[in-house]
Amino acid sequence: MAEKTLISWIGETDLRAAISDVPSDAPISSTLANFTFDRVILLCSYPETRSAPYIEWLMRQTSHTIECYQETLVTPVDYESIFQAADKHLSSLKRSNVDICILLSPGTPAMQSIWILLGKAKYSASFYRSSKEQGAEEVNIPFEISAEYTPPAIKLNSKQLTQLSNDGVISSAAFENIITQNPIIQRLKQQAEILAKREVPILIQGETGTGKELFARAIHNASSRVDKPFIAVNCGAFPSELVDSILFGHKKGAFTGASADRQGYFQQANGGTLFLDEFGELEPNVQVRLLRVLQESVITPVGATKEESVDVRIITATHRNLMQAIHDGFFREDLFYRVAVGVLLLPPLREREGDITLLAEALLMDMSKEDAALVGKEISAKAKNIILSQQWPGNIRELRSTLLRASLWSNEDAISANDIKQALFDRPHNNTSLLNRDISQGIDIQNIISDLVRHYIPKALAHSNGNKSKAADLLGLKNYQTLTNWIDKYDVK
Ligand SMILES: Nc1ncnc2c1ncn2[C@@H]1O[C@H](COP(=O)(O)OP(=O)(O)OP(=O)(O)O)[C@@H](O)[C@H]1O
Repeated sequence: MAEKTLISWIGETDLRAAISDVPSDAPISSTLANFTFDRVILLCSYPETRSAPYIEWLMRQTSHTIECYQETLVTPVDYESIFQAADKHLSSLKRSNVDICILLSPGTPAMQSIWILLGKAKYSASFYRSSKEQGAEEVNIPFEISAEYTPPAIKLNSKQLTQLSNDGVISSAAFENIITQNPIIQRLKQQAEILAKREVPILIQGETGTGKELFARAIHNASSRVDKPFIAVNCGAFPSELVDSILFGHKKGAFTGASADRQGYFQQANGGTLFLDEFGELEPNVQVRLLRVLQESVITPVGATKEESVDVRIITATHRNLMQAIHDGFFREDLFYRVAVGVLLLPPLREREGDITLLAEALLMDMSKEDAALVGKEISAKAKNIILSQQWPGNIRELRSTLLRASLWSNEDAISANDIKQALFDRPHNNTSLLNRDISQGIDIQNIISDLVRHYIPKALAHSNGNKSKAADLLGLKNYQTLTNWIDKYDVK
């Protein structure tokens, strides 16, 4: 088992505990009394004249060996210098391959924010906190930290956040606009960058609006084909009788209405990249023709007698599970293996721990470039919590349009919880959405219960023509008084 190392700032309460000699009140001493660590590292921004007697006192309270480092900060709330100091120590711990345990409680809120951001985004640390009321405890902090928990965190803009969480592995500017602090997406960006340099076909799978085209463009821009065209095509939108002409072009007179030679997407993308979105929707006969193009790099325009060579890199994308489509007989296995060499599976937004609020801020900032009314607009902490509680089946596109709608009614500096609520479309609930929520993102069980109650009580009342006793009976409630209580409690309309 790796060694457990606790790291913490020394806070005012700790220093005072030493003077008044009440160890249980102070976060560091009470954490050391309740948990065992192999190493304890304390960072101190107070003068040594204060820290030295404290360390002496602390050593008397515990059998742990304490290492203390003086860190000079511009101020105890200056993100930049706190970040530098914290990152320096955490990266050296990471090199020595220990389990990093961060004690959050001591220090300023800015220090806590940096701990959480670095501990979650970069160093996979576990977190501890200690308070007079609760004592010392290990805490599980979901990445989507409720904004109230660390108020200063919301002051960090998305660029700073991304900077914090990026390990600097991505070198190509082409990937800069894929905003994320989620380890899975970061890894996918790294893989995409590797694929960009190779000439292999790529298949990107993900729900709608998860960024498939964004990735495809970034790969093209990071590849040696960057100066040649990137052509994006939606295969789901082809009228089946025109597919050949659309993809491979046609000669004048090839069919009624073909009044001139016309290039298809393959010719237009020659030398560059052809992005075939909704690839899983292609008809089987088109799949056969595509397979041939991919195998032989030649196309035959409709009405032509000669083949033409094309040099096109293919990136395909689909929301479908193609293995299932192959199994069900809708998709050719040979074509699948042709295109699925480099495979990127993009997770939906609801599974991208850490990305939702980051993206919301970035999208708002982006929209403000086109809409002066949005300049400087922020998202309130409560609004962020509502955003976090949603499923976002339409992914980033849906998040963007909801923010835009919310901002229309917002006349404050920050978009409020109410603005967001009004902008959200009521989605019909079904059992799946009620029972299949992603618990790792945190759920609001009260809300789920309220939704159920507000859904069924009006139905029961309608069914019993407003007779509350009958409605209560239908709902399995004791009597009409219980029903009345529920109606009040859950504000049933
Ligand atoms: N990580 C991200 N950072 C910033 N913007 C993103 C990110 N992912 C997606 N977007 C934005 O979300 C929108 C939808 O992305 P994109 O069109 O790439 O999704 P898609 O998966 O190709 O969707 P579809 O399958 O519906 O075509 C775009 O405006 C894109 O710029």
